[in-house]
Amino acid sequence: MGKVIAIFNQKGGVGKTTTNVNLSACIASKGKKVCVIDIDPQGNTTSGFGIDKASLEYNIYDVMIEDTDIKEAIVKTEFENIDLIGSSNALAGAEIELVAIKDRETKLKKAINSIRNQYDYIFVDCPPSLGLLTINSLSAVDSVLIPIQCEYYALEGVSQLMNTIQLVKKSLNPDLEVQGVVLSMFDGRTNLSIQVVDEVKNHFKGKVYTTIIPRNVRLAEAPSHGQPIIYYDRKSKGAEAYWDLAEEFIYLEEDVI
Ligand SMILES: Nc1ncnc2c1ncn2[C@@H]1O[C@H](COP(=O)(O)OP(=O)(O)OP(=O)(O)O)[C@@H](O)[C@H]1O
Ligand SMILES: [Mg+2]
Repeated sequence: MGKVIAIFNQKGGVGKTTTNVNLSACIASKGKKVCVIDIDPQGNTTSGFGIDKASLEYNIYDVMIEDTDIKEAIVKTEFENIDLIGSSNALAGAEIELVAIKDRETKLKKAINSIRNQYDYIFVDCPPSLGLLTINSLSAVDSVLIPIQCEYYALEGVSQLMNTIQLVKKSLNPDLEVQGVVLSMFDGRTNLSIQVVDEVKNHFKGKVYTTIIPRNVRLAEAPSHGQPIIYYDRKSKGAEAYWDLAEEFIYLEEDVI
């Protein structure tokens, strides 16, 4: 049975999609079978893997709103061990359409459960909001991986984020856990970045990964080439960091006695 993990922070632009694309690619390259699901209407995870969302026959919107079998929406990426279920522009309207649907909070959960046994890990990239798409994601997953950007307002919104996780735990998904916190876009030249690392570590205690993702221009370039960083520039600092993060992730997941 695969583990299902949401990459979530309702704050925009903190590195959710970059972490989703690159961590999943590194984990897959280490031999794990991975599926990535893009429930963000922006579709950045979909394009980050070089897939044009307009070219997809079926996508996650069809699965959640039209009851298309999720297996029909799985596409192979050109990268080792990674399948993808893509986003659609139509997802922007799904927040409203879901309101009228029975079991509106658990549409994604039912679908994902039917493919769990095909993968070691399934990662869900969330939109920067607390709407029904995000609630569906938090209901469907085993754990939440939270990227936090090393900037001044890093912890702003974190209490709201944790409240949302608690609410979902109480009502829809009692076993939901925090997988870990990833510090992203670290700039070692600034005291601010260093300060934020301390603050976040204090706040989340043992949940913060030792590996910190640096600000690295190659990470920002890779999506426009439709490639995860380990394929775009294997030797970049960004690739090294996500490779280390994948190692740490798998170690904590699998090797702890
Ligand atoms: N470590 C990094 N170094 C340099 N640029 C980065 C890094 N991480 C992310 N970026 C860039 O910052 C921007 C925001 O990152 P990303 O899209 O991953 O955030 P997000 O949380 O998914 O955003 P949204 O909330 O809009 O979905 C993107 O342009 C991305 O390329
Ligand atoms: Mg994103």
